[in-house]
Amino acid sequence: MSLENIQHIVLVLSGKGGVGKSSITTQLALALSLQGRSVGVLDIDLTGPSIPRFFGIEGAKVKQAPGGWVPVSVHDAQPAVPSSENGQAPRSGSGLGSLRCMSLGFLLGNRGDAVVWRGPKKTAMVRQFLSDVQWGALDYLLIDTPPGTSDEHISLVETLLKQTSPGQVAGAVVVTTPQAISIADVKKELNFCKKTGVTVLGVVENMAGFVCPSCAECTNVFSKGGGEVMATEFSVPFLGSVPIDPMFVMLIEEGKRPVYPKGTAVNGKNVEENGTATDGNQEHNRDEGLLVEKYMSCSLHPIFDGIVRQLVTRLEG
Ligand SMILES: Nc1ncnc2c1ncn2[C@@H]1O[C@H](COP(=O)(O)OP(=O)(O)OP(=O)(O)O)[C@@H](O)[C@H]1O
Ligand code: SF4
Repeated sequence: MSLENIQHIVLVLSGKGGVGKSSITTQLALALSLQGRSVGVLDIDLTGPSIPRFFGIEGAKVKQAPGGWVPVSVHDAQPAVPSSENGQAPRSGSGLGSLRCMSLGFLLGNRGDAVVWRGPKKTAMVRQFLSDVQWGALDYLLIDTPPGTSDEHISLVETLLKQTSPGQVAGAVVVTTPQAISIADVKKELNFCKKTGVTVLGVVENMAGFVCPSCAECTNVFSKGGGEVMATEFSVPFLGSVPIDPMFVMLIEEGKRPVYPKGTAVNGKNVEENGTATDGNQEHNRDEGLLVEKYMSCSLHPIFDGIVRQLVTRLEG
């Protein structure tokens, strides 16, 4: 069975579309990979599969093997790199874990192909995605779900629980934004988890403030802290607050290294004339290198790293 060698399956949920669920999924996957874990991302947001674009692998072809679909590799596992060898900050002691992805997006002709399937066809496709992807051994599988709490979601959770051993589905990370409407929708999502018996691993509040591209000052545009208040109300962990960062949009939408203003220090590297971060003797080209290295140069990286550390501590003890 395709899920049997996966240690921890984590659902990423949101009550409402557009709150950044897919972006958070990709960043959590990169952060887990940087902490040496082998990671799979399953994108079953059939109405708008955006994960391949966020990983910069849109257009990749999925291969069929005798046992099912072979997921697309974002990057392979790599051993730890001491900082003296490449001039960069050392990766975690355990190196870089492999990162694979499967998405309906790979099976669609082009980005604009809307998926207008109705209930039974969608449910059948989700079942196939859960049973027919040859993930191999993984530490984590993150599942990016469609927004909401419809019958489709109940059917998804039921199918998942049927196909896995007890405890394999670790729980759900619930993404919200500070606006009242999104928080109200997330309350529904928390009740949905209670009803379906899925543990809530925690709440992430996205787009809580705005990081100025000129001075990196973060201004709380909306009332910050709603996600934390809600998490306390429901007695679930609050995992962290992620501001809106225009650099992040560039990174995630174009897969490009963010350009920082001259004089800023980004992860200990100085930003020079052309806006790219350098380590003093080696310039990192904007489009070169692993996605994970681009990710590390984004100001939001420490936040996702912190969220993942909390999850890992909880799930791995
Ligand atoms: N913290 C952030 N800072 C800046 N931009 C962000 C942030 N989070 C998300 N975005 C941007 O917001 C847009 C919507 O994000 P995303 O697609 O992740 O939302 P979603 O909840 O998965 O939406 P849907 O449910 O429709 O799939 C994307 O363009 C993404 O780049
Ligand atoms: S945050 Fe700083 S740089 Fe940005 S607009 Fe305000 S004062 Fe100017």
